Amino acid sequence: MKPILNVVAGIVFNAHGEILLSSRPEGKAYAGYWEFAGGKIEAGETHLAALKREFFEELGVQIHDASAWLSPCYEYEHAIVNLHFYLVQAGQWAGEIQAKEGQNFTWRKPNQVADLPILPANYEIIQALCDLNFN
Ligand SMILES: Nc1nc2c([nH]c(=O)n2[C@H]2C[C@H](O)[C@@H](COP(=O)(O)OP(=O)(O)OP(=O)(O)O)O2)c(=O)[nH]1
Repeated sequence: MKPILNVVAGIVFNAHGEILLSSRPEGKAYAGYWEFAGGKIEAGETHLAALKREFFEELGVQIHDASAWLSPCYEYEHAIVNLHFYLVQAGQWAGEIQAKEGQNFTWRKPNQVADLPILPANYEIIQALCDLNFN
């Protein structure tokens, strides 16, 4: 049976309305694909605590606050993943971004990611972000 993963990911905005994407490090499933920073929620951890921990571990960024957004479930070859996406507005985080795990990162408008390989579960998230910008 496939493992079930509970994952939190943060959609961080800057003051220009761009979102932060990072590439998945070598050695992980879908290495080199672009995702929102985040990771598995540990036992007993709240979503916000997991988000804060993952952002600090991966990017050296401090998340002060975030709002729960979409929570899709996606079945991959390697696992069934319950994803919890949080929106993090420009005033809700601080710090200089450092790629602590050797990953790349980029800031993009949600409608400017067509050239990047992104995780399959994230297509609907990017689409929903594009729709947000037009409503
Ligand atoms: N972080 C993140 N994971 C995502 C996104 N979209 C998506 O489908 N996933 C999936 C890919 C993985 O199967 C799972 C995250 O697990 P992971 O193995 O990267 O988590 P982790 O950073 O805690 O990794 P680990 O080193 O502790 O194993 O969620 C996303 O935008 N961000």
